[in-house]
Amino acid sequence: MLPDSCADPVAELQPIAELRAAGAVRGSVTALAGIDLRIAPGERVAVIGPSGAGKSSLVGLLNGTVAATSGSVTVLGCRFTGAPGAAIRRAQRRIGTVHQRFDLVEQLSVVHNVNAGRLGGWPVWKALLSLVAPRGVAEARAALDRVGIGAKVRQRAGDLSGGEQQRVAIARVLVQRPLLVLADEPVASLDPARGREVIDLLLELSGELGTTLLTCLHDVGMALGSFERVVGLRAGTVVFDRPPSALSDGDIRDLYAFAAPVPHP
Ligand SMILES: Nc1ncnc2c1ncn2[C@@H]1O[C@H](COP(=O)(O)OP(=O)(O)OP(=O)(O)O)[C@@H](O)[C@H]1O
Repeated sequence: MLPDSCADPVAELQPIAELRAAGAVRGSVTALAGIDLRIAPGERVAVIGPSGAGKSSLVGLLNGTVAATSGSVTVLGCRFTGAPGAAIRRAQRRIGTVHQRFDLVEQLSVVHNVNAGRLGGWPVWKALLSLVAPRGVAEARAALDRVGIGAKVRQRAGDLSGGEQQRVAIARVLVQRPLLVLADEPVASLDPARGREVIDLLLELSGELGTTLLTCLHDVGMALGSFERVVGLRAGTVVFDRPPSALSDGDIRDLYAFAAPVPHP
């Protein structure tokens, strides 16, 4: 059971994340409702579902950028619901998020972009100094080596290919030394071969570092073929949460059958 406190996060927390009857109303839409989800350390979970099902909102609940409007969200031992901002930020330092559009500052060098992953843990003077003379170059280079683009450390991020930019984004997460990695459609902007490589890399890193991984995917084949647990979201609710071997073609068909967004009462 998670402690209801926001002490420094530790890897062996059981579970890493727990949502209880969690909901999120965004604008006039109920993006998520009554979500119950427990994620254990080291698990690799794929989240699938049609557009608008609430996948990104779920990632937002888990990294603390979307506030639950009902129920509770506890991640890395911090109950986000009602926790002070400083406590949430402490947990967020160990939660790495990879986005579809990479979110790099294209005008800055690769090393600056990777270092952005550590800004939350650095004092302001170090972060500012790093804009002039990059700090932590060795660690950034090691992370870039690990994702296969160590030679690009001084290059302008905007000059890299899409696949390379996503690797920079993953390196940025690595220097955070994350306990939980969230990837929101990380391959949606890439061709199928580059997308496959990025998913393989995320899975490899999670195995190597023992990091928990939750990835939202539009590619159902990739989710069923590579992850040991698949959560199906539809109209803001969990429709199934099972290993791929326990999912039928009918389950997948039903998940993607037309669903209108749920208006907020
Ligand atoms: N910032 C926001 N303001 C208002 N409504 C929002 C906001 N973000 C998401 N929504 C709505 O919440 C619902 C769930 O959106 P969400 O982006 O979580 O779904 P998704 O499954 O990630 O979709 P996609 O696969 O298209 O990215 C949608 O109806 C969306 O329009």
